[in-house]
Amino acid sequence: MTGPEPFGTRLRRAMDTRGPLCVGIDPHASLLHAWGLDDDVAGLERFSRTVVEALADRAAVLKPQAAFYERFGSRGVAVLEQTVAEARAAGALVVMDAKRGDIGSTMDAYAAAFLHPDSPLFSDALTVSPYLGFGALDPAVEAATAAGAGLFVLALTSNPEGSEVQRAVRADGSTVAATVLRHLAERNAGAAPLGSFGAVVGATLGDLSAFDLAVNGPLLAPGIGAQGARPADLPAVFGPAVRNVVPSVSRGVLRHGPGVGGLRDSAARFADEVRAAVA
Ligand SMILES: O=c1ccn([C@@H]2O[C@H](COP(=O)(O)O)[C@@H](O)[C@H]2O)c(=O)[nH]1
Repeated sequence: MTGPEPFGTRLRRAMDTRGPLCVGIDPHASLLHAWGLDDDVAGLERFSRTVVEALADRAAVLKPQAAFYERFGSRGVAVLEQTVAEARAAGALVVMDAKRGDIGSTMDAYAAAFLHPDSPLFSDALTVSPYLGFGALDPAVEAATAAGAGLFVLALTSNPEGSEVQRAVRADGSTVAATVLRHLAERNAGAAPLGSFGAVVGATLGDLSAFDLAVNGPLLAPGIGAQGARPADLPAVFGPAVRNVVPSVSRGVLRHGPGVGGLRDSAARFADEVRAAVA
């Protein structure tokens, strides 16, 4: 049976050739100002185009944060569409960080928005929230599979507040996060070289040996840079699963703009630190 090449396969190849670093595109108002740009749609567009020009031909993954575009309404979303298309055309995989999650029938519409190849917001992968039940994500799983796209499901987020939900213990004694990870392992069973259904697991969380991170899928690890985690922390946090980690940094790189060279140098430094830590 032929079909689009699965996201997990494309991601593994990108990680092997470009290194695993993901750079987030987070156009905070404070960053626009620091770059000498106005906090408006023109500033948003210039910021996004600069990041894409600097990094889309070398980073494995770019991760636009949808919230920073949506705050400008339809014109911001148009910039997001353009950013996704230009980043993909330049060779980066795009993970849309929109953290969608709803009842199945509405999830179907979110999947149409982000995971249908004809959509202007079509992305290589989408971040999703499993807190309406993992099964409610099935429409997104199906759409992603059909399109050769992927999902990153929130499991253990990088923020300290996440633990009250994610480490809560269920009636069967397992934690909520462990349940999410188990569902992912089931979805990725038999996939090679890597499944397309990943987890979001913060790099800030310290030792995670209590969790089975062997989901045969990628682990998107935000929290490096501005939130305090360092690439050198990755082996201690992820253990043997570190091979499947996609470390993610946004402000830590973006604060080195507006020059293309500054962004490239910063991303290269993080990439070198990741390589040294994971080797
Ligand atoms: O657990 C999570 C999930 C997502 N994020 C997102 O990643 C970036 C982090 O930005 P930094 O500037 O590197 O702190 C941001 O878009 C978050 O929404 C996360 O931080 N933690």
